Amino acid sequence: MQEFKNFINGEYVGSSEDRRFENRCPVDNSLIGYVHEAGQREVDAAVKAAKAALKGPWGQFTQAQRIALLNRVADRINERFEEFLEAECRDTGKPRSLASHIDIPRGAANFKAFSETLNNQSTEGFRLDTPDGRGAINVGQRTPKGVIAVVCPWNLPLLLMTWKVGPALACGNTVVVKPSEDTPATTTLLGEVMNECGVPAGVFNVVHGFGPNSAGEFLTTHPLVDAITFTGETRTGEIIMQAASVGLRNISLECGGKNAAIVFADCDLEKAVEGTMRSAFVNCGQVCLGTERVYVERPLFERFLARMKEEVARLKPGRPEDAQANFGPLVSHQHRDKVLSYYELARQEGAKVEIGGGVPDMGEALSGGAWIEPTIWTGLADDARVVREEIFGPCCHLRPFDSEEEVIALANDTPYGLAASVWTENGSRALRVAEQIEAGTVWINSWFLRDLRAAFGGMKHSGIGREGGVHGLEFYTELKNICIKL
Ligand SMILES: NC(=O)c1ccc[n+]([C@@H]2O[C@H](COP(=O)([O-])OP(=O)(O)OC[C@H]3O[C@@H](n4cnc5c(N)ncnc54)[C@H](O)[C@@H]3O)[C@@H](O)[C@H]2O)c1
Ligand SMILES: O=C/C=C/C=C(\O)C(=O)O
Repeated sequence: MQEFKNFINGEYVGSSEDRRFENRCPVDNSLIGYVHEAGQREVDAAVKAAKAALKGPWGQFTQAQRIALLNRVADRINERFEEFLEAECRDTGKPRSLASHIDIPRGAANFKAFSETLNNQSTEGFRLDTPDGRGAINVGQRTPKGVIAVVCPWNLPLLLMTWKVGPALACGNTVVVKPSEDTPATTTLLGEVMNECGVPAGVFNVVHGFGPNSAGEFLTTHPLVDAITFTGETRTGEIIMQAASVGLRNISLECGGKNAAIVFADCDLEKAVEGTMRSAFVNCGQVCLGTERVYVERPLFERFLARMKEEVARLKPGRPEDAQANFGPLVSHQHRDKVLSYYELARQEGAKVEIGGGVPDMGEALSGGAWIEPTIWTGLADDARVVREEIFGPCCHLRPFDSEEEVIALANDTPYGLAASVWTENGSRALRVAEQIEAGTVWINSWFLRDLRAAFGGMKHSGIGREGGVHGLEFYTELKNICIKL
């Protein structure tokens, strides 16, 4: 039975209050092990270790030395690829075929993605004319922000954690990570890799627990935390933003979405079906960038719906190690109850269930898992809660539209603004529509094609700030101006 302990100042630490909670596999509800909940004592120790590490050897590392060390961390994750893969799939239930192509490779790559940016990014400089004619030179200097609190969700545990830890450490900060209570394994394992690679103690710390009145709240309210980066639900982001306001700590918030796919009649039908299938059902629909609203130009609507139903019927649920499986369970029974409540709400709101809508019979061995049927609805009103609220499951609503103006208004009629996809072979229309969509990322004839240098983040209720490329620099460093009188 595994023990998931906190990782503080380079050592694994059990909970002093002996507050352990179960970690169960959503495939069959089997017990994976016990997670050691960090109390205020453990969180305080982790933050103070991170603070102290800034003044230790880590504070003397040059940028080149930090980058070399983080590249080593990435390489070590890849050397221990199978362990990370096994841990992630046990925690989440996702197919190995998915985690081996997305979660683990990106979990490592995120430590390298930022190196090029840091090496090639100049800081500003200005020459100022002065009355005495001798002038002055202004030089920008970037310094680490300090101790960064990193609060993560359960859907892509390793990827979304290192997407923050990578640039944070590359910029010379130290971190205290609070992984989701549902998925502690890969973040815990990363502590071993940090030690193996010689990352100084206190640079990378992990505290386990929940949100309110637990590690999440203790961490985000700790006065020695200099900035907070959070990925999770919008309502949680609002709470964390309030915590960050005490002491004016900067925040980076990557929150919820209710993303639209816009399918024009002139699209490449099979490309649009393949991309929309992935965006709606990959990771059992538990992707913030995923599609839950599909708008199809009327002449194509019936054909597109028929093709989507065919492909949904082909999805193969099964254990992560089942090479034929391409569809896993939801992350927990608690989350499945939430998604099933929307399946029931859809019926009450008058949806036609085109396919799915319930719980599959997975047989005796898997009957304890958080399995759910991939589902397509049609016929709902635009103001239906199922069309407006984030469900975060394997489900989407298809609706026909008749004009470009109409579909842009429909797509933007949401409090969220995270992502969208546009499918058409008419390039100028694709760009024209993309420019009008209120979302941080718009894909044209693609989905989840990620350039790690590009700005990444949400508008409106989907978040604050941008991560990726130079945008991470703004959050993970302080920019100082030094004025030199000549
Ligand atoms: N925009 C993005 O990039 C992105 C990526 C992945 C997931 N998400 C969003 O995350 C959500 C699903 O993840 P989730 O259910 O883990 O989200 P969540 O908000 O319930 O939890 C996220 C993390 O916050 C912690 N937390 C909860 N309450 C807290 C509090 N009061 N103070 C401090 N920490 C607290 C949790 O323990 C967890 O570690 C969805 O809404 C999804 O859209 C967004
Ligand atoms: O569920 C949300 C997925 C977010 C993905 C990223 O943050 C990324 O690809 O960097």
